[in-house]
Order: sequence, then C-alpha cells, then structure tokens
Amino acid sequence: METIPWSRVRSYAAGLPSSTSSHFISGLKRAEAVPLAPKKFLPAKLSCHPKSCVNALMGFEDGRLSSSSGATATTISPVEEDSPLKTLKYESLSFPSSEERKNLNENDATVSIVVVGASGDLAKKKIFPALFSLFYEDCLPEHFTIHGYARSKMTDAELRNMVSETLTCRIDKRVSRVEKMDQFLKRCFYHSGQYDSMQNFVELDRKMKQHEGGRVSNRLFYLSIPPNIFIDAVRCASMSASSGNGWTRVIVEKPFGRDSESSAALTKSLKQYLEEDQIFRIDHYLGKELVENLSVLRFSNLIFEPLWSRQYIRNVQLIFSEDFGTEGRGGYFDNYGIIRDIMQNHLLQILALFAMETPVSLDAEDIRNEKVKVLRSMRPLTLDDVVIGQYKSHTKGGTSFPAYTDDKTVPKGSLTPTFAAAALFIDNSRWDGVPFLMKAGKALHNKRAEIRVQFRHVPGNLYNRNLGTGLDRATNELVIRVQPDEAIYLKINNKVPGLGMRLDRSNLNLHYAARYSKEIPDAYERLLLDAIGGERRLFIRSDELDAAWALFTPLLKELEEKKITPECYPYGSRGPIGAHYLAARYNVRWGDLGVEQ
Ligand SMILES: NC(=O)C1=CN([C@@H]2O[C@H](COP(=O)(O)OP(=O)(O)OC[C@H]3O[C@@H](n4cnc5c(N)ncnc54)[C@H](OP(=O)(O)O)[C@@H]3O)[C@@H](O)[C@H]2O)C=CC1
Ligand SMILES: O=C1O[C@H](COP(=O)(O)O)[C@@H](O)[C@H](O)[C@H]1O
Repeated sequence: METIPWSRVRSYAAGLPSSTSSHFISGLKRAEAVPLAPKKFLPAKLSCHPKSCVNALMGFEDGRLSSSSGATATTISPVEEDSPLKTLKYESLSFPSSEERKNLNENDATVSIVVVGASGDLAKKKIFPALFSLFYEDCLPEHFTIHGYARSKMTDAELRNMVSETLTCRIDKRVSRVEKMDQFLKRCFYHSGQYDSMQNFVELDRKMKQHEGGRVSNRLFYLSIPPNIFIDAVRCASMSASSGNGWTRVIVEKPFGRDSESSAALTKSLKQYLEEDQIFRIDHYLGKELVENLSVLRFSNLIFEPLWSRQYIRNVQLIFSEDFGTEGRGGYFDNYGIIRDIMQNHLLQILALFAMETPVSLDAEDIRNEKVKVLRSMRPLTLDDVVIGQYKSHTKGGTSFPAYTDDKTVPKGSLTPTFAAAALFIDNSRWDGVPFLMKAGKALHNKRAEIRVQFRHVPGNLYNRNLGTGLDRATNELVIRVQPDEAIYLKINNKVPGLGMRLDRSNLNLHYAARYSKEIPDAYERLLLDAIGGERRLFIRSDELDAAWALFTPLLKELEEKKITPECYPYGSRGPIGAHYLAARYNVRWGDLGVEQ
C-alpha cells in the first residue's frame, strides 16, 4: 500500500492536458469520474490536503461513489483515528472507461442554485429577477432548482410569493409571463438555517439531493449576505453541501475586504475551503452590456486601436453618478465610502479593460492576465490626486432632500465620502502621462455611468476660425454611455449645411434603443449564466483584486488616519467644486458638464 502525497497527485494532474487537469483534480477531490484518468490509477491509499479529503468524502455515500458519476469505489475509511478527515484510505478506486463514460449523458446533469441570504435586498432586487429572465429565455439548463437559504422563517410558498411579488425585470410585460412564472416558481424552494450551522447545510444538502434525483449534481452558491458571514457560509457549504459528483462554485459579492490586508485575509480564508477556480468574485459592472462591448469595440474595429494610446488620447474619464443617496444602505455604506463602493472595483475594472493590451485570446486567463498587468503598472493614489465630498441636505421646489448624516444608520459627524474624484496614471509605454480621471458620487443631479475619451488637437489650425467654439473644446470625444440609455457616440467637427463655412460639434451616434429592438439583459443575468457555464472572464481573479487594493489602500489609510474632511455639496448638485480644480491641474475639463452631452 503506497501513500501518495497531495503534491504528487497535483503534479500527476499537471501532466494531463489542461482541459482535463483541473477536472482531474476536482475529480479526485470529489472522487468524480474523470475521462482521462487511467483505470485503477490510485493505489490503495491517498493522503491529501484535508480540505480535499473532506470534499472527497462527500462524494461517497456509504463507502460507494454515487452511481451517477459512473465511478466506483469501495471501502473508504479514514486512516487517522484522531483526525478522521486528514487521510482517507481507498481500497480500490476505479474510473469508467471512455466507452463507459459515453453512456453518461451530460444533459442529465442538474444545477442547484443556492441563494444564500435569499430574504435580502439584493436577492429580491437582482438575483431572483435575473434567474427568472434566464428561465424565460430558456437559458437555464433543463434540470435546475433554486434554493433560497436564510435565517428568516419562510415556507416554499412564502418564498415563491416574495419572488413573484418583488419581481421586476425586463420580462415583466412579455407574453406568457404568468405561465412561465408558474413554471419557474415550481423550481424554487426555501430552506431556513443559520449561516454557520453544518447541520443546517446538511439538511439543505439532503433537500437538494431529493430534487437532483440521482443525476450528476452541479451546485452554485450565491453569497448574497453581508461580508462578515461569508466565511461561515462558505465553510458550511463546502463541507456539508458541496456536490459529490459535479462541480461546486461560489459567487462572492463585494465588498472583498476594506483594504489590502483584509482582502488578502478574506481570500486566504476562502481558499481554506475552495480552490481559486471555484470562487467567482462578482463585479456586476463587468456584466453590463457596454462594458462587455469595450473589448469588441477596441479589438474588432481597425479604426480605434491605432488611436488608443498617449499619442492620440489626451485623457480618459470614468464617471459614475447616482441621483439618490444611500437610502437604506447607510449602515453598510458608512463602513466603506464611495472610493471602496464604486472606484476600487467598478470604475477600476472598466479602466483595466479600457487600457489593457490585446489579450492572447478571449480565454478568461488571458484577459485577466492583461488586466492585472495594467493594474500593476499604475501608480498608487496619493491625497494630492483626490478630492472627496459628502452630500448635505437641500431643498428644491418645496421638497427637501436629506444630508448623508441624516440617515439614521450613519453615525453623526461621519467623514465617509459619498463623492470622490481622482486622477490615476498608468506608467507604461502606451499610457505614460495620460490622466485617467475618475468621478463617482451619490445624490448628484443625474444617474449615469460613462466613459469619455478626449482626443488631442488636430495638428495645424486649418479650420480654427470656422469653429463655433475654441480649439481646445473642439477636440474629438468618444463617449461610451454604459447607462442609462446605452449609446456610443463620437463627437466630431462637422460643416453646418449651407453656403457658408461654419463648423459645429455633431455626434456620430450609435444609440442602442434606436439600433436594436431587443432589450438589454441585466448584468446579473449574464454573470449568473457565466458562472453556471464555468466562464470566468467576467469575474475577478485574486491577483487582480490584490493589485486593485494596492492602488487604493495607502490613500484610504491616509484619508482615515488624517481624518480628512470631505467637501460639502448639496443633494442633487453636480458635486464639489474641488473636482474641477483637480481636473484643471491636469489640463482636463470634465466632459459631462456642458449643455451638449
Ligand atoms: N443590495 C445591493 O444593491 C447590493 C448588495 N451587494 C452586496 O450583496 C450582499 C447582499 O446585499 P443585501 O441583500 O443588500 O444585504 P442584506 O443586508 O439585505 O442581507 C442579506 C440577508 O443576509 C442576512 N443578514 C443580514 N445581516 C446579517 C447579519 N448581521 N448576520 C447574519 N445575517 C445577516 C439577512 O437574512 P436573514 O436574517 O433572513 O438570515 C438578510 O436578508 C452584500 O455583500 C452586499 O454588500 C452588492 C452590490 C449591490
Ligand atoms: O455595487 C454597487 O452598485 C450600485 C449601482 O449599481 P447600478 O447597476 O445600479 O449602477 C450602487 O448603488 C451601490 O452603492 C454599489 O454598492
């Protein structure tokens, strides 16, 4: 009997074709059948990573591998008395031949989606509606069930009621919505339990198994809960309710920590229970249609990429604004502030996609490699590069709007910024010296997310006299309006029709509503579908996250240690004046200010 260290198992797996090796590792961990693994590969005893053994153990029921995976194993027993999960003994473990595997119908697999925190705001507002839209569009696998999990007591009927009543999505007015909803709700179940109770997750596992009906089970856990209970839930889910014979994936919602240290600690804790490829860190901005389109625009049109550098681009602006305050989320928000809530993730992700080099392929790892390179080429922010603000109460037309600190869940005298503007730089050959300006704020005059690319002057002044505006304001500007009313438009100088020679600024406009009759899917739909399909391209890898925090952590620490007071701005305004001074320092004018947008 030979003992195989986990490292050797891994190195054996590394020798397999890449498409098989991760499958192989997870196959071993969950004792799943693996196509290329030779029959009786494993001798009698396997000594492996405790976590893997736990997972392996789950794959077996009463010493036998569940039959749906096609593999068989007998007599599995812990060989270390004091720590039963550290070493397992497999007396014989055999995998089906490729011929046998052909008989395993892939379509027979099920997907069980567990919404952890199903009673919460995000689950109601986004996750259930997105799942319903996917179901309506026939995008979900044939066999799937959805399991709401939270502490609140609810029956299946009550969950279904909650889902149907709060469901607002693009499907609302479509034909057969009611029938489809009935069919959808029949697949939704609820299980009440604590987030740190193994026993409660074992019960959940039992329920899921009943619905899986012996098929290969794939399980997706969506952590829609506050971050302080992420690890409890992941521990219980991975140890008591992960799939025995299929994949187990976990979608983790932001915030991924508050700074470099807490983020690294979170990643380390997650990796006690999960492999990196099981972790799907969601940034829902990556699921937005126009953000997804950024790479298409750049890499499939000849006209943009040659201009995409310091040679032609004067500055890039990433702008996020909301016309409402923290409303109801002040408790969460006060611990994070706008820089962590929007800039360090949503805007920085867009920036990375905007600025990265052409990836080797569209493979997730190739794209994420390029994004990491950009992030690692950036200068960490300093106080000088940033302006922060906080909204104050304001009365307009007889209606009064509250200050941030009027929110009962926000501590009096809080210095948390609800607005920030920042100048960032990428120290690489493509972007050297080009300011990337970010601006994000709550309680501003409109709701908008956009990317503005301001180009340099046309050399020479041939039409200078004919321009209705100064040369400085007549440069080309490409606007990618992520939301609302999605559009891509290019501001050009154009001759006003007539006998004279007068130029104006006009837009070459790709207005989505006019061009496409199909509605745009919600970001959560795309991301859920990708997670089910194992597509990681739009999810954040841990090294990306580390690089993103490395940029913002020194600034965040300084702001907090020095207790920097944010500049006030009235609710509903365009934000603090300091943002203009910051832009002016880099010879930039915010593109979203003029009457003409
Ligand atoms: N809401 C949003 O728009 C967005 C949310 N997010 C992130 O998504 C996640 C979920 O957000 P959201 O739905 O707003 O969160 P909620 O505050 O609504 O919490 C979700 C559920 O978690 C349980 N819960 C809440 N607080 C605690 C606690 N202290 N201890 C144990 N359980 C608790 C509650 O369920 P029960 O009591 O029934 O167990 C609650 O229904 C968070 O990580 C958030 O940061 C990200 C982007 C946007
Ligand atoms: O992640 C978050 O995003 C929302 C804005 O998302 P959107 O899709 O509606 O633009 C923001 O309100 C929230 O504060 C933040 O946590």
